[in-house]
Amino acid sequence: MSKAPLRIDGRFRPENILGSGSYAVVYRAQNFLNNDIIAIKLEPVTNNPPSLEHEHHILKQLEGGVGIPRILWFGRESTHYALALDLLGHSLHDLFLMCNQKFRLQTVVNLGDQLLSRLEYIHSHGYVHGNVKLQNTMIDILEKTVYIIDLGITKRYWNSSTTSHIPFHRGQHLTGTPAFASINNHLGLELGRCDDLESLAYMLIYFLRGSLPWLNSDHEKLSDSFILEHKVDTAIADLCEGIPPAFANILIYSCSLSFSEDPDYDYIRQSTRL
Ligand SMILES: Nc1ncnc2c1ncn2[C@@H]1O[C@H](COP(=O)(O)OP(=O)(O)OP(=O)(O)O)[C@@H](O)[C@H]1O
Repeated sequence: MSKAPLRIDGRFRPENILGSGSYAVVYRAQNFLNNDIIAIKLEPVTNNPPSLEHEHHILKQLEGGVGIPRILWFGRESTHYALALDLLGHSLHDLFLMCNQKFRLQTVVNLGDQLLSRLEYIHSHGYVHGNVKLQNTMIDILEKTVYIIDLGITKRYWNSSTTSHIPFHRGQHLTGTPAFASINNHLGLELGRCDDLESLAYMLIYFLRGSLPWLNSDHEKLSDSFILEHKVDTAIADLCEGIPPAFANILIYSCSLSFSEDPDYDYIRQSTRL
């Protein structure tokens, strides 16, 4: 990616890189007018298709929701689009590694409860996140709140002009990371709310098991087709062996939902309250 601007909107100075993804780089930055430390996401204006403007648009719709990153500024600065956000803590990916890939059952139940509420909120606005994974969930330790980030590929499932479900169609490429992707996502099918819930189920099972049968220690490098094959071949009973049956139930329930069916979030919530 081309060099970050030295100053953005005359007040934000990017410092070190916090993380990067397929289309943007996120910097820690200082607002030297008031010394606040914030996060700033930069995308070159040459990216095709551009994603940051879309992400800004979605965040505006979801503004004010618990665990939704707060927008401080959005605009263009020379060769980049920039989205300034509140600085968040660690991702669940980093936190899980720091805890030697072991979370207590009560921690997993709490994370599941919070993430389910985030997804319910996003879905209630007519959107599917489409890229639910550990790296896209961040913790604010002081608030004890889980945030869901990276809404760059978030899409409408609900057509607000016709108030109908957007028709189901084939032929898309996998969006997001294969490790936690739903089987529909691997197959290139249109994503619905059930797919976000299936990804959440894989995440919670991963937290309890410390691994997934289709991953190795270098799992980011495994191919989509390798992961799909192993995901399809793994029986849910084997995947969930040794963990409370509630988590197998969440996965079974998510996979049983049709594209246009309204998920029963309370049913999922109740089943994890052990
Ligand atoms: N508000 C924030 N505060 C602190 N760190 C952040 C913040 N937003 C993002 N990050 C860090 O930057 C990383 C990349 O961010 P993000 O996922 O938004 O980028 P991306 O290019 O959209 O990634 P992807 O390839 O997954 O689509 C995150 O995993 C996280 O570590």
